[in-house]
Amino acid sequence: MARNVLKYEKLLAESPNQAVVEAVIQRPNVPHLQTRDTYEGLCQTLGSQPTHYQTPSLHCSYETSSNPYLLLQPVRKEVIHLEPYVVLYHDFVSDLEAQKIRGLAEPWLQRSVVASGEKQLPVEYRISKSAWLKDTADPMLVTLDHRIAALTGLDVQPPYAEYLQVVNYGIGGHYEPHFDHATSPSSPLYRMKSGNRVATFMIYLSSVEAGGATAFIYANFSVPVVKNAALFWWNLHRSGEGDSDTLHAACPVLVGDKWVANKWIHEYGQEFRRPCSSSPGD
Ligand SMILES: O=C(O)CCC(=O)C(=O)O
Ligand SMILES: [Fe+2]
Repeated sequence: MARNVLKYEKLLAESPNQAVVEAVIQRPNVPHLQTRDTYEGLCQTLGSQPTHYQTPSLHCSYETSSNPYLLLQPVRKEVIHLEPYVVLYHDFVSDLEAQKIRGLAEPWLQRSVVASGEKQLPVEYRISKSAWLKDTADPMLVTLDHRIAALTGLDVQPPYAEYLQVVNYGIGGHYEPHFDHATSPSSPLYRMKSGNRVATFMIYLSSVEAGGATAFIYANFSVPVVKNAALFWWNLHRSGEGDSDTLHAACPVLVGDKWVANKWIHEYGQEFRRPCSSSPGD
């Protein structure tokens, strides 16, 4: 970082006019992204929840879910948004746990891919490295699963949830607006034969100095990176239909590096935990 600052200060001093010309921001030429303006707007703030103070249903509480583990050690829950329902669980992991998960993943990190038809491909709109961690990699991951299950009330044993995906974004790393659930029946997500991704449980394993917020485009809010906290949301309505309001993005990291871990929970196994409903609004 310090070396970069020196380099650019020197460049500016040598030819100030040229540096200004080069600094004109070029927007990526992506006509398919009608959501670009909202995405960029949400990413230019340190997390933005404009009308929150007016909404009493958005509150903080100690979550126990009547679960013995949580009764002994409740987790601080912040309801961020109602439709779609998005909550932030503060201090879901400890510094040591976050560090350990990053360390377990590090040797296995590879360029992230996305599902494209039946294939998995690296794409410009997702720039990061990621690795999948099986529970057998460390007993701590089993404890983590128990904690996720206790908080969400969902079954997170394979094949009802995927392995933990650890993601590392460097400077400029991002994931442009997307859905976590499959929007086509040919998606490789269905290979597990446990339905679509009903919910996302995403843990922030680091802080970041600037950028990197998680932006919900249609819902028009963004969540700043809160180290050790976990963000949870439902991707599907109770009818099983994808909730289009969950379109979200990982804003570009401006300074620092960002680590998250995704636990994607699938529909099957949750039939009695999140019963279905035919009402489209649920
Ligand atoms: O890193 C984030 O803030 C969001 C990541 C995400 O949406 C994903 O990995 O699917
Ligand atoms: Fe996502």
